[in-house]
Amino acid sequence: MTVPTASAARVAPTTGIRRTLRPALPALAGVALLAAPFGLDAFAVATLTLGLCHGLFAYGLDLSWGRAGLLSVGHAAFFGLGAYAVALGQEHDLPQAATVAAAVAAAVAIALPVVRIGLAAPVPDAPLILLTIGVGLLLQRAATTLAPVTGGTNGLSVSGPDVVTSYYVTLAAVAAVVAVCGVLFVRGRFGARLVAAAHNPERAAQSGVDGTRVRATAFAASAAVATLAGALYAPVAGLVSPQVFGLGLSTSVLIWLALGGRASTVGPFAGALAVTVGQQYLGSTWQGWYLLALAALFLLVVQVAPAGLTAAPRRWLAGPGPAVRLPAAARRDRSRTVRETPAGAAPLAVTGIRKAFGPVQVLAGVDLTVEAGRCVCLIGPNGAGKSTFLNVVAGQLAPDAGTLRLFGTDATGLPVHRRVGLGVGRMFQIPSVIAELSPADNLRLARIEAPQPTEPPAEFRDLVADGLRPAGTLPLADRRRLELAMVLAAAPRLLLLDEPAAGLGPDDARRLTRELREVNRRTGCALLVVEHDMDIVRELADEVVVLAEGQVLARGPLDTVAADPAVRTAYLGAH
Ligand SMILES: Nc1ncnc2c1ncn2[C@@H]1O[C@H](COP(=O)(O)OP(=O)(O)OP(=O)(O)O)[C@@H](O)[C@H]1O
Repeated sequence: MTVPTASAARVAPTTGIRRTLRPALPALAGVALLAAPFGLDAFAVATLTLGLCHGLFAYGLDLSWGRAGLLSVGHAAFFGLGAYAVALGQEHDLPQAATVAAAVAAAVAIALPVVRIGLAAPVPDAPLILLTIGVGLLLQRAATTLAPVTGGTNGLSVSGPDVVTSYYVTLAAVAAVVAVCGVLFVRGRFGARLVAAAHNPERAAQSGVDGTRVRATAFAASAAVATLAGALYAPVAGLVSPQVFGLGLSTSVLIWLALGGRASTVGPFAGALAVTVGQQYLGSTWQGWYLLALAALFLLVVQVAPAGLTAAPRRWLAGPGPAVRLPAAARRDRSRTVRETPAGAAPLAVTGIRKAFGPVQVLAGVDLTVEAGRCVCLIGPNGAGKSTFLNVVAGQLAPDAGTLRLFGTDATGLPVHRRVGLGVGRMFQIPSVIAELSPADNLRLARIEAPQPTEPPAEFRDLVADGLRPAGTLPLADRRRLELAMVLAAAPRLLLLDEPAAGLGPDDARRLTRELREVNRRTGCALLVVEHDMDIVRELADEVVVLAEGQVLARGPLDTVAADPAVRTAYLGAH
């Protein structure tokens, strides 16, 4: 039996009208955009031209905010780079294509370190917001200060296009090409990785995805498109001044995107076009009232339709199923291969692992080996450092000292996704699945990234039957089983589990324990399980390791360690 794909699960209930409209609508929108200037007056065409520039800018921002989940509040920095490149190019009689290409390269060169620094933080949102604001303000200051080159606060004038209609058509064609490239960019395996990394970086990494690289690439692409939009905008505006880098424009583009709808092709263009056209036609008559009405509309949309105004029709077109989906075109990564293990190498061998949080020495020199095919339960009093140790083994925490070998390879400094590539699987205390995706899409992601994907065992197949509800709405026990099925799809050789039965009722806990034992027996995968429940430990453990005060206190069969006076003292002392 093969796993039903998410696309198969959602195509079935789709009606004929949706099937017809889905490919027809983008084509119709393209034709309408290209035909628009031929029936409109010059002012309307100029307004649409400006709206398209803004739309392209919002589309660029969407690659970062909508697709990669990275909020930039200073994206006008990149837009401004493009605009100044054209202005300076004209000023110095340089070939325009070359100056725009140089601006795009500069934008990428700025974007990559900025996003890397942001993503290095445990929670990247705030650092990235501050960094992007900083870059915008810095460039604005530079444009103001370097007056001999940039014209200072007066800026530089840019000669506009002679034929309004032909510039509009050129711009629409560029926007269409960028949109098609963007669709190709996000629809394959890269798109699948982006969806996973944006919605659950932890599970994405545990599925073998290098989330930092994928999100950084999307951010850099986003900066490049914003720069291109700025370059196309300069001749329309006729003047480029330091304001183009400012927070006003950076927040405007966020509003256009939020109104239109994120993570889509149509949303950014629709939001930007609607606000720009409204501004041009109503702004002069309504004056301040227009901005007030726009602010009220924005607040209303945030409350009533947080996914944006195009979200409802887009969802209807897509048919039943979760709003977030893995791209149907994403195929398995065949470049991934199973790493050879040196003969006799233990799945896990750590020596002298130390980890402190500030003044608290949590791990104080842990030595531990887990042999192939063994099930080792790690027990110990509360706060003994068990979860910290598991995080160090998985790669989520870097140890302060000590060495860690996985299957004979020194993995002490390897990131999470590289450890997964060596054969490590991980389950969390709170099941970590990609809540927005269907269970079938979750499993598909795991199989796309697996070097040698395996079919889920029969006991997990009920999970993929329902492709229409997001995995986050499953009961806890099913989310736990889905997480296990995802991990097993990659055929791990060492599975790390942190209190796998936490929160489950006795029946579900027994079922899960049975499944784990069965996995260990059938595949030979070694298990390292942090557990408090002694019934589960008795059922699972070939061997028990007791951790106390950051060190291994005892190891052996459960009854032996339970009778150890030092272990009893450690437990009693902890309560
Ligand atoms: N990120 C962190 N920052 C600061 N302190 C931390 C961090 N993570 C864990 N600790 C501290 O490290 C100590 C060990 O925590 P850990 O969760 O590893 O223990 P544990 O043995 O798993 O406990 P439990 O059985 O209660 O889950 C605790 O005092 C905890 O407060």
